[in-house]
Amino acid sequence: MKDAVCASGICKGFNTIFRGKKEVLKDINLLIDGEEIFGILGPNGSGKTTLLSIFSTLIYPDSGELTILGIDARRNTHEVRKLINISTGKPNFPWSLTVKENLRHSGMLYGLHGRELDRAVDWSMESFELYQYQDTRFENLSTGVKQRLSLAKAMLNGPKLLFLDEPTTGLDPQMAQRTRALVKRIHRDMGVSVVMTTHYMPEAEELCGMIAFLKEGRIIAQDTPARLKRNLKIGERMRIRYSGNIDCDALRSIPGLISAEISKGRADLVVDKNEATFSRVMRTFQSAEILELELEEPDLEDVFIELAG
Ligand SMILES: Nc1ncnc2c1ncn2[C@@H]1O[C@H](COP(=O)(O)OP(=O)(O)OP(=O)(O)O)[C@@H](O)[C@H]1O
Repeated sequence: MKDAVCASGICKGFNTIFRGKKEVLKDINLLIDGEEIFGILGPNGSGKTTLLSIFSTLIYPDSGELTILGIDARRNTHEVRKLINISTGKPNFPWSLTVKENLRHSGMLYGLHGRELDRAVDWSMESFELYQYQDTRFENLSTGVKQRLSLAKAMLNGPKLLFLDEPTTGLDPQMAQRTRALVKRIHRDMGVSVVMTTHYMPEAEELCGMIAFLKEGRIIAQDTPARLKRNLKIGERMRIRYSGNIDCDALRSIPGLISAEISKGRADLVVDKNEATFSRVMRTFQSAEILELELEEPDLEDVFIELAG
């Protein structure tokens, strides 16, 4: 199977009125095989949307090579566009057209006609629970339904690769969860490769098999969520409430202790997830009485703060 995205040395800058050229993407190298959902994470303004716009051929990079599904995206843009689509979390459709009219309109732009167009529109309304809204104008839809319409539109041309830009932006938790379930279905049941941006860690952790962190236009880390947690030494949190005295120096010098905040009766520790470290920590509390012990797994939010800081 051909890789979904192969990018090397991608750079992009925008001309600004007062500050000259602003470099937004700097030497981006990425290989995305498309087997698992791939997440591009980063703080606001880090370049996620610009990168996705380049991958989906909406804008050209200033330099670098880009192959999408084995096709040179800079030379054969038209061929690439037949195989991909993009959906954004802030969808914009002709506001006075109904859901059905919008889907038919988009379908026609993708070159569908007659029965083929009818079938594609019916299938997308069925798959994305849009039938009950088919005669509702875009301007009267809720944010969640607009998002579903955007996903439905993006599936009309039967893409092999789908780019999603912040697909759950502005949705309440329940609606966001429904949208994530749809994204999983698109990937798993409809066999579409998915590359998505998000700045919401739990979303990346739930959906993505691989994550690239973008900061100020550069990829600063790329790995599976599990390995990112392990390799970045983001440790387990131990919160201990105790009475009595402990040897604080001995506690602070334990190898594997990443950080320690110790005050009277309370120790907040971050430790390597490692048996030896745990038992050494517990031994320093032998002379005291442990009143409460709380353990908390690190999550990607910690990784993100560490990298984005
Ligand atoms: N057409 C443009 N002209 C000038 N600057 C631009 C243009 N598009 C994007 N930028 C700038 O490039 C930088 C990256 O923007 P981009 O939208 O790609 O970031 P992002 O990570 O998607 O941010 P967000 O999460 O806020 O959407 C920002 O500083 C933005 O102001």
